[in-house]
Amino acid sequence: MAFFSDLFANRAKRNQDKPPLSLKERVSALKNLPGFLKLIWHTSPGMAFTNMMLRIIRAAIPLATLYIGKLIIDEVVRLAKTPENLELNYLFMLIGLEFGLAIISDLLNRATALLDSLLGDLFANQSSINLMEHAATLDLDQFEDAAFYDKLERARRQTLSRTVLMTQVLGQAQDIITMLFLSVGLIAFNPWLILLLVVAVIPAFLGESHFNERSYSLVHGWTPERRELDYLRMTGASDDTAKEVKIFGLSGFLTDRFRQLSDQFYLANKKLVLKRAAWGSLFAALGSAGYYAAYLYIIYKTVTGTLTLGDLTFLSGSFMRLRGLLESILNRFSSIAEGALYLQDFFEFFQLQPRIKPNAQARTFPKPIRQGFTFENVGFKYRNAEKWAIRNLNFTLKAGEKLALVGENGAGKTTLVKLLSRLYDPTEGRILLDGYDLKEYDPVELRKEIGVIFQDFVRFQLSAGNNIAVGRIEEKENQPRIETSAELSLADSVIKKLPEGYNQIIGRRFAKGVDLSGGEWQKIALGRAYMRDAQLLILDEPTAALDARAEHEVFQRFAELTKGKTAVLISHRFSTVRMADRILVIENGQFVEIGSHEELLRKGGRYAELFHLQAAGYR
Ligand SMILES: Nc1ncnc2c1ncn2[C@@H]1O[C@H](COP(=O)(O)OP(=O)(O)OP(=O)(O)O)[C@@H](O)[C@H]1O
Repeated sequence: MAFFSDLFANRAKRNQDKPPLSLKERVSALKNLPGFLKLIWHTSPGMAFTNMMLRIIRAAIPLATLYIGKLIIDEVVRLAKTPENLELNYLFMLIGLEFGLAIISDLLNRATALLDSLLGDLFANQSSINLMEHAATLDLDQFEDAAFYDKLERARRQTLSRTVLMTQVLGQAQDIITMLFLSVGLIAFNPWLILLLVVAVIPAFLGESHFNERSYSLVHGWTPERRELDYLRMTGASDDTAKEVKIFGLSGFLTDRFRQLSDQFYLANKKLVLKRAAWGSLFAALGSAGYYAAYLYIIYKTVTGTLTLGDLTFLSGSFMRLRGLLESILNRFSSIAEGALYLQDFFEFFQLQPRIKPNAQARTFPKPIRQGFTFENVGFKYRNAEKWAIRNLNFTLKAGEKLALVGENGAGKTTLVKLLSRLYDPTEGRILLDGYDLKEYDPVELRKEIGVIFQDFVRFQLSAGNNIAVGRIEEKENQPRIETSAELSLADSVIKKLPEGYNQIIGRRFAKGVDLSGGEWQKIALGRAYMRDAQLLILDEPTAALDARAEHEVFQRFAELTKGKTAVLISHRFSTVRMADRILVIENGQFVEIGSHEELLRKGGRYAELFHLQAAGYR
């Protein structure tokens, strides 16, 4: 509890400390709009162009309608003065014209709303694709950074909500053009009225833009907590967690934390919206005062005979429309500026660059690998970690060799594998492949030549066949290859039992999904290793979940799987480990010893000690 209250105290302090953004900063966020409009344009040039054209036509309609209204009233007044000579054709034509405009205006509104929604959907889909594509280029350690995750989260939210911004920007352009049309009429009568209008609306605009900024700061400052809220919501109600949430009775713990966080956010937000509503009402009253001042003036001019009744309706109508337009343009301006601030998050995510990039000028990857991989004084520290995960590591993984890695939990075995596959680069030292730094090769090429089955392999909620095919996704249609891989990894016996065989969706997420046991999943994942046509095969705890018979069978086939290949095997089971040509023992990220099973046993060092410890357990 003390932890939570400290957390809240710090957060409250941080939010208060965050200075409001200046008008300049807000305006400068607008620089993101051209890039945004370009993205929309590229989504569908045809739809974007049609949308803009229709909006321009729509923008001219209010002025035309008001002017026809004026002509109608003047005509009515004229006809009322001479009832004995009623000539109604002109009046009917005017009314027909106004009716036509009303119909066209409605049609145009519907057409633009339709185009907005279609274009918005396409844009949201395209942004999601861009987001996934860009995320795929980034380094693994970027994903392990909390600040990165916040950025990703904000960008992800933007992909959907930015369609609102698109409608706002287009609506803004339309209203500005409408306003220009109307202003021409009003300026012709009295330019000061326009000034009065602007002065009346400015306080509302400043107030709105201030509160928009505060609400952006609030949401931005609360990103980690909102992420936690999402996490809690998911953990409290998802198929993956339901089992342990029930067994350990965690529901109360999770909902308490959720309640605490969501209440805090609710209160902070409530304070802001209340303030906003109070100031907003005051500013709106000022706007009305401006309008009535102008209205009085126009009425005075009409009563004194300077203006006709038609002029009165035209001008007061224009003034009223202009006031509404100006207010909504200015308000919308500040929410567009706010949207542009969010856009900043979106673009910032796309500006993130990986350190490990594809390299077109890279050294040709050796086929076959001749010497192997040499670790030269390799050290690695995880981002934000104090401790070295690996340090001073020197050894060679020879071409064609089967090397086992042995070490206690947290010794650095998986880290070593991630360095080999360049998911990370060493913090110090280097890894050579056939005498050249791994960085000189193209990482994409390198990964094509490496097949890794991680201990925490992904249980894709796809069909059983696709779950094996992910080992070499280009071959997903190659059914014979998938089936051979399944036979070799023992997955075929699992798949045969599934109602829809290779087409059966596995996992619980989708309606038709059938879940598998831990060992059955592992057989499927192992099938990926057989799918892959790689020179270096890395299996991280490949048989941990298998029963004794399955493990025995898998290892009978291991020689076949790794024939002509270099292989790294991580295992805590010595029955597995002893099959390797050599065994590398690491402890706290440091080299301890290397040698064959027999050599290390004879040596009587750390390996021998661990081996006898496990053997004793079986006696
Ligand atoms: N993403 C990460 N960020 C920070 N530290 C990490 C990360 N992954 C691992 N570590 C730390 O690095 C050290 C080595 O971890 P590693 O996963 O390589 O161990 P391991 O030998 O594979 O362990 P195990 O046998 O339990 O799988 C551990 O101290 C671990 O806490």
